[in-house]
Formats: sequence, structure tokens, C-alpha cells
Amino acid sequence: MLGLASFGDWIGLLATGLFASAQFDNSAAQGAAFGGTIAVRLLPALLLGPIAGVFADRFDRRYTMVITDLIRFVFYGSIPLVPLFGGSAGLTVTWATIATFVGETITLIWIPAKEAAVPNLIPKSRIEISNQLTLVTTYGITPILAALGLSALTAGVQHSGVTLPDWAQPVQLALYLNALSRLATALVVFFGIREIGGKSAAREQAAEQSMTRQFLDGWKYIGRTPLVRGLVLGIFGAFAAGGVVIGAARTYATSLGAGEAAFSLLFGVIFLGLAVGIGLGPMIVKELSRRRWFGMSIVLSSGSVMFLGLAFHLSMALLGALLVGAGAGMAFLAGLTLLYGEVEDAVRGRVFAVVQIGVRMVLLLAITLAGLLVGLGSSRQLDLGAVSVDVSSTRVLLLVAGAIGIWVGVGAFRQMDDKKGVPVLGDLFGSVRGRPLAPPEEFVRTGVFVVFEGGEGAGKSTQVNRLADALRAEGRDVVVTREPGATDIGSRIRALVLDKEHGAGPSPRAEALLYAADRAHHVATVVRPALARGAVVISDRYVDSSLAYQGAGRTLPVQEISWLSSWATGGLKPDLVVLLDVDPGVGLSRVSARGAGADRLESESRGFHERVRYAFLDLAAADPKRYLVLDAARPAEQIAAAVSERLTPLLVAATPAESAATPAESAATPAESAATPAESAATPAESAATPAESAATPPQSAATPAQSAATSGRSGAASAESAATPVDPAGEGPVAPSGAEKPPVDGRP
Ligand SMILES: Nc1ncnc2c1ncn2[C@@H]1O[C@H](COP(=O)(O)OP(=O)(O)O)[C@@H](O)[C@H]1O
Ligand SMILES: Cc1cn([C@H]2C[C@H](O)[C@@H](COP(=O)(O)OP(=O)(O)O)O2)c(=O)[nH]c1=O
Repeated sequence: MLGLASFGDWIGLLATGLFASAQFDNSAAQGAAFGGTIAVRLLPALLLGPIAGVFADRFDRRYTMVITDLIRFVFYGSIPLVPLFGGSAGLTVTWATIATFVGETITLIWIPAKEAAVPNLIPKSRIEISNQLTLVTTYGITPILAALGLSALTAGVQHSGVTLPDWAQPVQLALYLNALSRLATALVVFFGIREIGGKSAAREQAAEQSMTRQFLDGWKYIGRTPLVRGLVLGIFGAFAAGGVVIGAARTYATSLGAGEAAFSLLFGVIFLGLAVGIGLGPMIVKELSRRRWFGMSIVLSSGSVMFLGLAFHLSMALLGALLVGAGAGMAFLAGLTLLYGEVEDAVRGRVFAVVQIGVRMVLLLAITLAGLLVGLGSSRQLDLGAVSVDVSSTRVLLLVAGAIGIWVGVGAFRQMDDKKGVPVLGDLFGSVRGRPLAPPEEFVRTGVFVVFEGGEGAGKSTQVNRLADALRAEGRDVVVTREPGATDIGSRIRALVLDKEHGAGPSPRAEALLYAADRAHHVATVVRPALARGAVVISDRYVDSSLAYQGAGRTLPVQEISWLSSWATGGLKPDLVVLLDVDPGVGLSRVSARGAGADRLESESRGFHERVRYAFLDLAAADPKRYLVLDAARPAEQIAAAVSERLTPLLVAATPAESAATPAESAATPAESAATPAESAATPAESAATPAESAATPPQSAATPAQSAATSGRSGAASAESAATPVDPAGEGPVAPSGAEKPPVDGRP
């Protein structure tokens, strides 16, 4: 129904313009009449706009819609009647202008009432779909249908040879249709959607204030709500960019040397892009945060405007136009959905009024300004060898408008971001694949997390114990743990996945989930608490085992396993992974020599264990800074020495000498302790000798994350990284080389 009404709107806009211009013979007057009527149609926004929103919030929305629709029916319907009753051309145009003006003004009241009412009728989860429908019909399909319908009507009449009576010329018919669509809407709203009125206590209470007060409150609400502020700015920015493209389109088409046809084509493609963005956008980005999607879409649209400024071939221009449309469509959809979903009912009318009025004015200004600027500039041919590019003010304008749009988009993104610290592109690509990134778990980490990985019988347990003994001998707080089975729940999970008496065992996906469940519980109850209090946590196996065994071994998609593990751990990555690389034959024979019998995984084929081995090596190769790969065939002492050598600097950095010696002081003087990493590195013995003290200072460091991050280069990097590097679905695994080399001081990447 509302689609029909907007069809009427568009056809009305075109028809009124054409109708006015048809009253004159010379083309200059025609042009002026056409432009004039359309401008009149947009201008009332300025006059009535400010109070329209107050109307929508103050009065019964059903009556507001019905009354305004009836007024529009009468005025629009009267336009074609004037010449029938013998009105002169001048009078007809004057009346068309007045009636259009009144109709448009009234529309400004109708729209906020409708926009404010609709969210109350639709469950929140359906709002986006409902918006898709409305927007596609309003901006994607109906303008095209309207133009097509009008020209088909005209052509049909011309070719049929039938002479229609004066009152039934195509343009007249279109105007009647426009008027009737208003009447129909009024009837449907009045009889069909009684609940649209939207009575609520909050609204009634607000209505006791003066209208001025309500008006000012609306602006205050926008001003103090970052989300709404970002949305409003972003929508304006997107429309400004769109307006510039429209205003510059004609000269731009000429600059491509492609003329009028290219102009229409560009226009059509922008609308096509709009429909594509609105129709397919949500399917493509899936669960991506709508707040982020909004900003990203504006950047896409504006970037494409810049691309248009650089395009030298029609095909490039068409692609650019398509993307401009798609970005704008997605931004509009996301923006509207957010507005619907997140603006309180009591102020919704005013917010929508600001948006629609702002949009119209921004559009009008941008189109006019662009038209003016383009008209001013001259153009020059630039010869680039094979192609010659036309450098005109149009292109400069597009570049500037695009750049401003990008700036606005980034600004809106920042204001509204609901996943701060989550990498933008990773989140986007992850979402497209159906796995948006989760924000990292907040947590301050002062300990060191070491993981041993490798195939069966590689000597992990042996090395874990050696290292733990050595560190304990230094007086450190050491937590030895393993996966699967380090917790109560974990040991039951371990039995489920590994014990052979449980029959055939879990299916590959179930197995992956069980390991992930064990890991989630393990990290939450053992690893994180220990790291938070500053302990050295040594784990026999971690995420990489899942990537290698379930991913490469069971041939499940490694990216999915990676995502699953990262979700389970909240993005916690080890500081060091020691990979004990062993030939499966050697490893398995060591295990069987142990004589305990093979568990379910040990009994897997040779091929399985080969795949596991190379998966481990690949993971290590992708992130050499975090891995220490050692040949497991070497004697155990040599391996232990190599591990300890590699670990020492990490441990030293994690225990700043000064903070260990005088915890209170170090917390009080972060700058000082941050300034002395060399010193702290130079006194490992001292810092290592006071583990109890350093372990005893978590509350302070927990209270000052930035400080604790700043206190020592290495632990700062480690904690910031673990807190800021979230799930990484890019397939490199959760131990991917992200963020490791970026030690931020404030805990952000
Ligand atoms: N470097 C090594 N060289 C030879 N044998 C080793 C070495 N490290 C461990 N072993 C032996 O190999 C077997 C498996 O070692 P273990 O540490 O349990 O491996 P994992 O925990 O990786 O399964 C044990 O009997 C252990 O004594
Ligand atoms: C942690 C983890 C282990 N596993 C497998 C590897 C091992 O075969 C098994 C148990 O590992 P492990 O503790 O090394 O067993 P053991 O002490 O008998 O050597 O679980 C996975 O398949 N995925 C995982 O995520």
C-alpha cells in the first residue's frame, strides 16, 4: 500500500514538472517551468519541516495520516481540473505550483507520522526486511516504474491514433492516479490500521509540554545521542555525495564523450545499484553489525564517487555508478533500520522529520551547487599516451565530494562503532563468510602463556614438566595444564573424545565442538585467572591441536575450526608456542613403548598423523615470531635448553624489575617504569627473585590497564594484543600474525 503511495509520489513529481513545462512553447520557458515546479516541490521542507516532527510525536498518528492524505487528495486532484474549467496557461501553472506546494508541505507531516508509527507495528527482527521492501519500492523500483509508466502511457496514446478528450491526456491521468493513491492510503489507514495511532503514556506526557519545548527536546535528543547523531550526519553525507553526482551527471557524461544516452544510463545504473544494495546487501553482509555496516556503506559509496572522478571509460563510470548506488542503498537501509530500532517512540517523529527534511535540503543544495560549480569550470584534455582523459571541474568536484563523503563515513563509523577494537576488514570478511568477529574479552594479562604442541609422543609432557620445574626453582608462580581434560568438565569431555570404550566416538564436527567446549571452560577457569594474577601458564596443547587434528586430520574446514576456537577462547593467544616436530613413526613408537595402549586418535592412520604434522609446521611458518620449532628427536636436555633460552626474554619483560621490587611505587609512576625497560631487562635475577611480590600486585595492575601495558614493553604488548586481537577467521588460525608486532601503549591495535 505504501509502495503504491510512493509510486503516486514519484509519478506526481514527474508529471507535475512535465505538466507545467507543457504549458509553454519555447524551450527556455519549459525548462524554467519544469525546474521551478520541482524546486517548489522540495522547498516546503524548509518552512514546515521543523514542526512536522512535533506533529507526529504530539498527535494521534492515524488521524494525522488520514487528514493529511485527504488534503493531498484534494489538492493534487485539483491540478488537472484548472484548464478544464477554462483556466489560462498562466493560471494553470500558478495553481499547479500552489497545489504542489501545499501537497508537499502536507507530505512533510505525513512522512514522520508514518515513519514513527511503523516500528510499533513490526517486531524488531522484521524491521530490516520491512525497510528493504519500502525502500526498494520507493527508490529502486517506483521511480523507474513511474518514468516507464508515464512514457508508456504517452507513447501508447500517440501510437494508437485515438484522440483522447482533454481531461484524459496521459499526464492528466497520471495526476489523477497520484491523487487517488492518497485517497486510497487515507482509507486504508483509517479503516485498516487502527493501531497505527500510537497512544502511549510517554507521548501523552510529552504532549503536555509546549510545542516549542517538544521541538527543542527533539534536537537535544539528537545532539546528545551519539548513535543518532552519527546516523543523521552519515545519512546527510551520503545524500550530499549522491546530490553531487546527480548535479554533475550531465557534464560528467559529456566528459566521457558519451553524451545524452550515457547520462540516462548512469542514472539508471545508480538506481539499479540502489535496488541491489537494498535488496541484496543484508544477504551479503549477514550478521555484520548494522552500525558498522552503515559507516562502511557510506565509505563505499563515497569511494565510488571518487572512482567516478577518475574513470576515463564509460564501463568504469557505470561500475562506479553502480557502486555509488549500492553503497548509498545499503547505508540508507542500515541507517533507517537503526533509526527505527533504536530511537524511542516518543521522539521518533521528530528524528525522522529532521532526517527527511535534512535529506531534502542537502540533496537540493548539493544538486544546485554541483550544477553551478560544474558550469563554472572549464575542462582540459590530459594526454596519457593510450588514453586521453578529460580533466574538468566536474571530476575535481567528484573527487572532493567523494573525499568528504569518506570523511563523514569514517566519522559516523567511529561515533557509532559497537565493536571497538575489532579489526574492520577482518570483521567484514568474516561476516560475509557467516562468522562475524567477536569483540575480544576484556582482561588484563600480566602473566606469560606458553603452549607446547606436536604430534603423539613428541615429548610435550616431558618438556612441560622440565620447564615447570626449572621455573619453579626460580621461585616463579607456574601453572601446568593441558588440553583436553584439565578441568572436571574437561576430564569428562576428554573421556568422551578419547576413550575407546565409548564405541565409535563422536562424529568429526561433534569432536571439534567437544574440544572447543573443553577449551572454553579451560581458558575461562584456569588459564585466564592464572594469567591475570601474573603466573606463567604452561599448557600441553592448545588451539593449534584443533587446527591440526580436526582441521587437517579430520579435514574439516580449518577456517571454521579457527573461528570456533577463537570464539571459545575469547581470542586469547599464547605468547610462545613450542612446536616439537616429530616424525609420526617415531612419535607413535615412543607412545607404544610407554605401553599404555593407544587412545582413539593415536590409533588413526599414518596419513592422518602426517597431515597433522604438516599442519603444525604450516602454522608455525605463518607466524615465526610466536613459534619455536624444535626437532623432537634431539635429546630432551637440549630441547629444554632451547626452550628456556627462547623464553627468558619473555619472562624478564613480563616481570618489570621495579614493579616487582616496589609495586606501589611502580603503579604510581608508570612513566618511570615504562622508561626503564633496559634496566628491568638488565636485572633478571632481581625481578625473578621476587615473584611473590609481583604475583601479589594484580589488583593494581588490573585497575590500570593502560599503565600496566605501559609498564613494560613486552607484557604491554602481550596484554594489549590478547585483549585487542579478537577472533581471527582469516584462516591463519587464531595464532595468526596479527597484532603481534604492534605493541600499542593504550591497549588498542
Ligand atoms: N627428546 C626425547 N627423546 C627421546 N624420547 C623422548 C624424548 N622426550 C620424551 N621422550 C619419551 O617419549 C615418550 C613420549 O613422551 P611424552 O612427553 O609423553 O610425549 P607427548 O606428551 O608429546 O605425548 C615418553 O616415553 C618419553 O620418555
Ligand atoms: C587439544 C586437542 C587434542 N586433540 C587430540 C590429540 C591427542 O591425540 C589427544 C590427546 O592429547 P594428549 O594430551 O597429547 O594425549 P596423551 O597425553 O595421551 O599424549 O587429543 C585433538 O584432536 N584436538 C584438540 O584440540
